[in-house]
Amino acid sequence: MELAGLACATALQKAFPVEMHPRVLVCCGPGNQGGDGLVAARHLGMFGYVPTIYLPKPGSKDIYKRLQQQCTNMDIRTISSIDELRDLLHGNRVDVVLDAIFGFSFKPPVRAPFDEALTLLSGENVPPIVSVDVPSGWDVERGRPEGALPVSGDGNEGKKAPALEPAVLISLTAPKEGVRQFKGRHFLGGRFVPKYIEEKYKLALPPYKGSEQVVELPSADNPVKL
Ligand SMILES: NC(=O)C1=CN([C@@H]2O[C@H](COP(=O)(O)OP(=O)(O)OC[C@H]3O[C@@H](n4cnc5c(N)ncnc54)[C@H](OP(=O)(O)O)[C@@H]3O)[C@@H](O)[C@H]2O)[C@H](O)CC1
Repeated sequence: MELAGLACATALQKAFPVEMHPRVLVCCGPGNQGGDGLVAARHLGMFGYVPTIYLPKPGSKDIYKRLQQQCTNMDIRTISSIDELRDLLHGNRVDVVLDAIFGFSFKPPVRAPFDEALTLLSGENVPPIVSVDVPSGWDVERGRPEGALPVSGDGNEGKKAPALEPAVLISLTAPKEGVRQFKGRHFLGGRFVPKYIEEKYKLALPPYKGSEQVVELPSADNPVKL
């Protein structure tokens, strides 16, 4: 989680330098990806960004609480309500969003409070989004859903929530099948895969330069040479 979170922060920094995008909203889900987001928020604070964490449903694991405490110790502001999220986004008080809500364990229908969060983050005038591993609402194998996602819970029959459309994606360990359709700037991070695992699963990962924590993958937006 520490290296994954550092990779997320590094990819965001490369795509949205702090000089132009100092105020970063880090949206954290209740799973490991949310933990990556908490780690990333801490590193982004160290990089000079002003992070705010949106954490509507803290993870239950002990590691999650320790990561939250580390952010509190750094005086990183945490919000938890949809009204606070709406005020931030509609008040133009955010320059870039890190989407660490759902990764490869997302399974629809969307449960509250994430339905409203996905809707707000898909609205007009939302700053650019950097998604971690799998854009929130996409399926790890099948990718972008056809149309908006169903919302679960009493009284939500017929209600929908959109999957996110990020400008940038940071894949961890290896790009997942479901992100083949992603066309924006695409980074790979999570430099923690031992060679034998790479060979065993024929991952064919690109080399990282020097002590870099991420490598940018060729994309339509940025046909980088590996
Ligand atoms: N090797 C790697 O690729 C690594 C990836 N990492 C990151 O971890 C995530 C996977 O973490 P995981 O905890 O398995 O799952 P997620 O973080 O994607 O989400 C799980 C939580 O989300 C909740 N959930 C799932 N579906 C819904 C829904 N439809 N509505 C609301 N909430 C949903 C679910 O909550 P429960 O209440 O069901 O518990 C889960 O808690 C991976 O993608 C990477 O980002 C590792 O950190 C590093 C290695």
